[in-house]
Amino acid sequence: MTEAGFEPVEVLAALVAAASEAHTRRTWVRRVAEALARTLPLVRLELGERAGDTDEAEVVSSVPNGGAVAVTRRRLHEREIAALRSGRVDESARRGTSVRSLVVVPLGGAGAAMFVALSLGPGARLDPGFAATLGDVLLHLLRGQDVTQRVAELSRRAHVENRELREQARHGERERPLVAQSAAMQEVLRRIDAVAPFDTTVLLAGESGTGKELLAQRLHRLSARGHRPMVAINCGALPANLVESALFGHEAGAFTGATRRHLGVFERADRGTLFLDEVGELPLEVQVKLLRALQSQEFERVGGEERVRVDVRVIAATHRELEPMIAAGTFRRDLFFRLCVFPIRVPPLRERQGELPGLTAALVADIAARLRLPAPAVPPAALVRLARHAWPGNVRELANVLEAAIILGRGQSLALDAALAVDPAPAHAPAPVERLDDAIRRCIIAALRACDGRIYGPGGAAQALGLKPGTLQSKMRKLGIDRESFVPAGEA
Ligand SMILES: Nc1ncnc2c1ncn2[C@@H]1O[C@H](COP(=O)(O)OP(=O)(O)OP(=O)(O)O)[C@@H](O)[C@H]1O
Repeated sequence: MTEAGFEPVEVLAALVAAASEAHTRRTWVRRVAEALARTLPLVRLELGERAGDTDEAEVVSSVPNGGAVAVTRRRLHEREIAALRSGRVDESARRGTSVRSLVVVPLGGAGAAMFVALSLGPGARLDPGFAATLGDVLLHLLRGQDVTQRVAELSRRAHVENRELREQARHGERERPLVAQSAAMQEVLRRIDAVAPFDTTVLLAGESGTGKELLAQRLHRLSARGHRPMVAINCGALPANLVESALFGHEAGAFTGATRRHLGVFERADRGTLFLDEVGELPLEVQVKLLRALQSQEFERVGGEERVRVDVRVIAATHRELEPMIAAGTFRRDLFFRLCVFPIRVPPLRERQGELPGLTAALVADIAARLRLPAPAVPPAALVRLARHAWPGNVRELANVLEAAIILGRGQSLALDAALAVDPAPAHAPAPVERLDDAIRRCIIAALRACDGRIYGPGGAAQALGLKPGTLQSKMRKLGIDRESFVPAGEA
């Protein structure tokens, strides 16, 4: 019996009912706190787990009646350490005073690592015998919660994975052939194949349409995760306020219109691969959250309080150069280093000497099969015509032109002239006008990169640009360019 006159059986029954269906520790603590608060003057409940032999603990705490649930790491009080060492409830301090009392209940015998700390309102006390029974029941419920959590986690993973694999089977019935005949692309394939078996993060950098996504698919397929899903997200395709939810998911009610829980790409790619396309387009505030998720493989859904743990291998891609963005303050340096563990530069089509004939033949066969048309021959004159084109849109542009040429030639011939006549990006289009500040920024960045970030003296960036060092520095300040970004690692 508690001294404040509560019925132990009532307390324990409320506890069992509340805790039995909690799927996570946070929910468990909140429900237990609410159940106890119905029969005890509970001000706060903490569930702590001592970290090894240290005097620190991971603590989940809850203030009942709608208060917040928090997860923190804090130092243990002497009383808590003593209770854990002895395995006995500590409720001696502040007995009979009018201030709050704290009851420490170790979960398990002497040397236990887990404990529950109950802050009770003024004057309230727990009978130590009852508190010990409470500890036994809580330990029992906690073990049950571990099993419930594990089962819920496994069934969630199996469900998500099935869905992703079904989706992939639907979309990827026919795998696109990857042509890599030039020396430059052979080198790319060598790097892809070398890194594939490891969980190392890969950054694919190259102009739009160079085949980064196709290479990511090959990397995933050759990895130990190849039989699991690869989930792709284009970080530039969504408005800033939706990117976070697309990455991490959201809970029902997280914002207007969020009627159901939605899983983000991190969860959908669990135990598979996450392809972050156009990662340079991520808004700064989301970059911080992405960095944290990559570091810990843990995150919270938008509007949720539960930490979700995943196991994903990340491949990122960008058509933008990230280093100048770091210098301009629009891309976080720490995120860059997290992503750029194994960089692979994918060359533009104009640098792939000798690739055009093989690529054209493979694309013509592939596109004709998709259109259910006969594959037309590619005469030498057509190859000469294609070689004259600059292909600013790279392989994607080539594939588009060939698709139009096959359709216009009805599968009988390659109507290249007709297809190229409507090409919206002709080879000799006038260069787009650039803002003066952008041109200056480009020149300064090129000079700093060539001079390893050195401004002064012979061989410094100021001399290379024909400017006084002071003038260069003031321009850099104005444009937000950071010299340090160009200093090789270890020399900064
Ligand atoms: N080496 C290649 N062999 C065959 N097809 C290719 C090759 N590279 C790219 N393609 C084709 O070109 C198109 C564009 O490729 P992909 O989407 O992989 O490029 P990307 O670099 O990811 O483009 P973006 O940066 O715009 O997302 C796709 O249809 C792809 O199948």
